[in-house]
Amino acid sequence: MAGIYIHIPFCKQACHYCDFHFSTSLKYKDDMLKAINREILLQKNFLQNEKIETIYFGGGTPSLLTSDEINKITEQIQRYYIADELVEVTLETNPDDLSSQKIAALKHTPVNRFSIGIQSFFNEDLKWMNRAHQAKEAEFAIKASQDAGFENLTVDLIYGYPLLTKEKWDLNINQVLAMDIPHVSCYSMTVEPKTALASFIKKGIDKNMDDTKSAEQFLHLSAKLQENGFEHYEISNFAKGNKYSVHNTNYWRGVKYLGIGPSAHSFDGKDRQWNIANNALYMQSLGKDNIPAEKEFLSPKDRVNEYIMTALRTMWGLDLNKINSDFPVFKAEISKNMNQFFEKDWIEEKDNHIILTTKGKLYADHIAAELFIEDGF
Ligand SMILES: C[S@@+](CC[C@H](N)C(=O)[O-])C[C@H]1O[C@@H](n2cnc3c(N)ncnc32)[C@H](O)[C@@H]1O
Ligand SMILES: C[S@@+](CC[C@H](N)C(=O)[O-])C[C@H]1O[C@@H](n2cnc3c(N)ncnc32)[C@H](O)[C@@H]1O
Ligand code: SF4
Repeated sequence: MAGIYIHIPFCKQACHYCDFHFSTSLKYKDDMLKAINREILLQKNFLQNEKIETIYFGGGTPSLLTSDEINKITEQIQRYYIADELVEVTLETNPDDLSSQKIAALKHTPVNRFSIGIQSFFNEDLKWMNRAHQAKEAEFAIKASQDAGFENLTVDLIYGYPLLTKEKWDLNINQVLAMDIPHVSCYSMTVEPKTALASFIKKGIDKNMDDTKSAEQFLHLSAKLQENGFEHYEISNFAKGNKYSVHNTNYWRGVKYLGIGPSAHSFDGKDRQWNIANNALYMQSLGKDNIPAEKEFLSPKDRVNEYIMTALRTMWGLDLNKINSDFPVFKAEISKNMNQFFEKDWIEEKDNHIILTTKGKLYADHIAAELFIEDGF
């Protein structure tokens, strides 16, 4: 079993907070797609004939692709990989791209799940973020997708930014609940260096994020979605009726995946690989049949730390049997470091799994960092 991630490195305009890899110049879209299709061929041995279960088109803005361009990519995957029984094919979409015609055309592709970047249902917030869409387009995109039979939807929302009051956050959550969406990803706004948002804060044009407010909004979100039948199955992800993201859940379980496109990363079950985050250099290199990637060798310490970080964030938690069998030398050290968090009531043990309590979810990164095995252990 394995997954393929395709990174589409273009956006119509740059959102002020975003530091993912993308360019706002679409001049090279055709050349980029050529390079992406070439990389799919060149990497055909990376997943060692594992059956492909999921494809995830992320970005950037993959909804800038036409349905023909998407079909060309999936056909290329099916030509060189075992990918005739795809379980989940996700397309990240921006609401302003989802016209009725576009949605109808996407029905003729293998895409069976949309991830719609809503962020907020308030125009003033969208404007502050420099999003290219308006709230009305977001509502239309959700309804029109559902009407066309794309009921396997997920939406992204952001909280914890200065304009977002408690009341507005509650209304955003209500809107999602009213629209019968089975999966939601919610991210606390982070200020990334070199973004427009970071420079506005530095110049005093914008206020910095308020951690206390962000924590309150997170707790409200978690409680309200759970009251309404969602499972809080990963720190940033909620699902109803078992509609977990198969692709992302596989990442967290350590399943192999291949990332295609500039900035995409891959995991072959042992080591990690990162493609260069530069469109021109990526295309140039593939023009010469070279994959512009850097390999990162993962030591047993790196692997156990990664497992701690990802597993702790999920509702299935850290499997102590797995630590015992896969990383026996680290078991005692990890258990010793856990004690302080049992005392604080931030973690609990259920069936030999360590799970974060609601309070613990606020400190997930801190807890993971304290459990990490240090250099030289
Ligand atoms: C990288 S975008 C790609 C998908 C699509 N272009 C979109 O905007 O929805 C995926 C998600 O990352 C999240 N994101 C990006 N930068 C962020 C930041 N600094 N803080 C919080 N969330 C962020 C947004 O919620 C966004 O929906
Ligand atoms: C922030 S998450 C949003 C998840 C989504 N809402 C869902 O549940 O389907 C997705 C983003 O992570 C990044 N991403 C995911 N897998 C990646 C990979 N293998 N290589 C590079 N970036 C990746 C992409 O920028 C993508 O837009
Ligand atoms: S949030 Fe999405 S649309 Fe905005 S710049 Fe980032 S990738 Fe592009």
